[in-house]
Amino acid sequence: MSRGQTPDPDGFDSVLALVNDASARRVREKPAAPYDQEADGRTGDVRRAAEDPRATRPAEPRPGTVGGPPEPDGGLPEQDGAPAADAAPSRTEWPAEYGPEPPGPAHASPGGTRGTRPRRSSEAPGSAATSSDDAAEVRTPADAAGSATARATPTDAGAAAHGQRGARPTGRAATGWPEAVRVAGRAGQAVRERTSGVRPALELPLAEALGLVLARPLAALTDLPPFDTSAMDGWAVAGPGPWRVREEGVLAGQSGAALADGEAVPIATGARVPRDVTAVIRSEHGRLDAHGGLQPQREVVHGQDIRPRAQECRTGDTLLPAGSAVTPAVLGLAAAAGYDTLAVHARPTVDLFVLGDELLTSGLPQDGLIRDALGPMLPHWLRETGAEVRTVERLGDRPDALARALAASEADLVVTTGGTAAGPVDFVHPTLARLGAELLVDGVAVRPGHPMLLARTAPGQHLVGLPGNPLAAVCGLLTLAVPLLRGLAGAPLRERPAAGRTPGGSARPDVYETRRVQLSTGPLAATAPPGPEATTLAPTAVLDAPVPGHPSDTRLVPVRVDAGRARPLSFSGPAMLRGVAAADALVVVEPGGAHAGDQAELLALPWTGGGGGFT
Ligand SMILES: Nc1nc2c(c(=O)[nH]1)N[C@H]1C(S)=C(S)[C@@H](COP(=O)(O)OP(=O)(O)OC[C@H]3O[C@@H](n4cnc5c(N)ncnc54)[C@H](O)[C@@H]3O)O[C@H]1N2
Ligand code: MOO
Repeated sequence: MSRGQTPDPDGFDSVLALVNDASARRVREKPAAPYDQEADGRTGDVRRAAEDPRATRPAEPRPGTVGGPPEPDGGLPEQDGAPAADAAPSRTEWPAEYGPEPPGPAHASPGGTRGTRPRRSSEAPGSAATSSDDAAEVRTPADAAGSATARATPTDAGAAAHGQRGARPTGRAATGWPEAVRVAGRAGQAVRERTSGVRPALELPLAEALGLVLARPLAALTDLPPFDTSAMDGWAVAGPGPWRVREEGVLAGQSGAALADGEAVPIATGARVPRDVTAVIRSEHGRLDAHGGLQPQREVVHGQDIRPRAQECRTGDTLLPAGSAVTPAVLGLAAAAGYDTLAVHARPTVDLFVLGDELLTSGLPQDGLIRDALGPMLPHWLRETGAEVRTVERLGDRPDALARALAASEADLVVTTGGTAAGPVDFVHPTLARLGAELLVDGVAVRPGHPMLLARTAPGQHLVGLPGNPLAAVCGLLTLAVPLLRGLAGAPLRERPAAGRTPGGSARPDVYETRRVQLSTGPLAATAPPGPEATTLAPTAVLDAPVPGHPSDTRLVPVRVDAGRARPLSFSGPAMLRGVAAADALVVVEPGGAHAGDQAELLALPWTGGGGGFT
């Protein structure tokens, strides 16, 4: 059998057909309900009873939980002081393991607002989401698309330190979420390209290359299999039977002499098939007669149970493109293909500075102090993403300490937590200004996490400022730090679906249709089949429930993913980690919201094995 005779050796085409078929039968459910107020910790909407006669008052919900009132610092433009408990949706069955139920189809408003366009300040006061904050925060896609850089001036930063609500230190519009992801990824790529001369690829023994990124394509150093191989234990036969059986068998690692027609030789799985063998007969499919002759028990097909040389690859074939993550499977493949060492990019280095005087490192929260949730979380998350975390320091609220730490850092990436907003001790902007850093992204149109920032602090060095609210920090990590690290590490940047918003801004399911192929290899499969270029497709899943959108900003919502379906989780407010701790991914909800049944992009978490990191 020659290479390529098997039409669909791994069943990929047939699985794809099944997936397409299932997808075609997908039942479209009700659209998302309006995004009226952000109830911190809810994934769904809060509507006023007057707008939705089905709304009922829940039994004493806690603030920040499903059905509870929004926290006062939800940070969203729609807050208008309306008591959110009035707007709580009615209840349906919900698995207890998910915590309180996020609104599903039953809670959708009659009309739905999929495609809600950003509201403008000129719209009637008193409409569902108009407030002075709203007007201040509404941004058009054109505004938000800007990736212009700005030098952080002391004056700009001073404005931030004086804390006008919603004011951006530079007076610039927030960068749109997709653009922010791109800017961060390209910033990392640019550093790697510029420094490739001074930081050449490492040539490491296989075991030391695990978790790094291939600097060169993995080209086969041998045919695989390197010779015709028996796929089964049994007899190698030549010509038609019955056959005279030679006494001396062939084991794996041995070579037997050529067979003449009518001869057979016992053979083991993996043994090199002697010359002129026409088939292998499995031991259970043949019988030795009284004279030592071999009788077939069923029809023998030419070439059966022989793995022909180069069935998997020929010498020189590209097995994986540069930029692929070195996983345990890649180590196995590289070894099989003849490699002792691999050319890989070094891990990007990270220094992490945790800001905030209110943070305790042990014990129970007390006297207004809280536990630091980011120090214990981020170093491991960054490592799982592929970075080498060199320093983790808690700097309190001491601007000088931050300035000194930044000046001393030699890491590729500095990550700070907290201090990005406009409070009295939010000094990240002023410190960057003091150091003459260049702001590449200064606020992102995403919820949670909008004060996040990306700056170039020195040639070849960047800083990602994560907001202090823990889920906002996670969103900043996934929006800015992970793409930057991917770029630095030489991993391919994620590709999003090319185009496609409804006029109101909501994701169109048809835009994602080309991504259905990904479901064929699992709900979180992220890496495209190997080709000449490494590409990483954004994984997607079908939403189980509508997710109300922010009028102008992207939302990132923790979800559980099962069999390609994403179920939004409760407790997904900016200050909460309860949702994300139970999640497989964050779902990207375009401005305007998403329907149940929509195919939506996922940001996988590194430990789900779905492409959150470089893998
Ligand atoms: N006037 C305005 N205030 C705020 C705005 C705004 O636009 N105007 N945005 C809000 C949003 S949205 C966010 S998010 C936060 C971001 O604040 P900072 O990055 O300055 O962070 P902090 O003020 O330092 O902390 C916010 C919050 O998070 C807690 N925190 C901080 N670090 C940790 C940690 N390591 N572990 C656990 N919790 C942490 C901190 O105690 C605060 O409760 O700003 C809003 N305000
Ligand atoms: O509330 Mo803030 O959106 O960034 O977490």
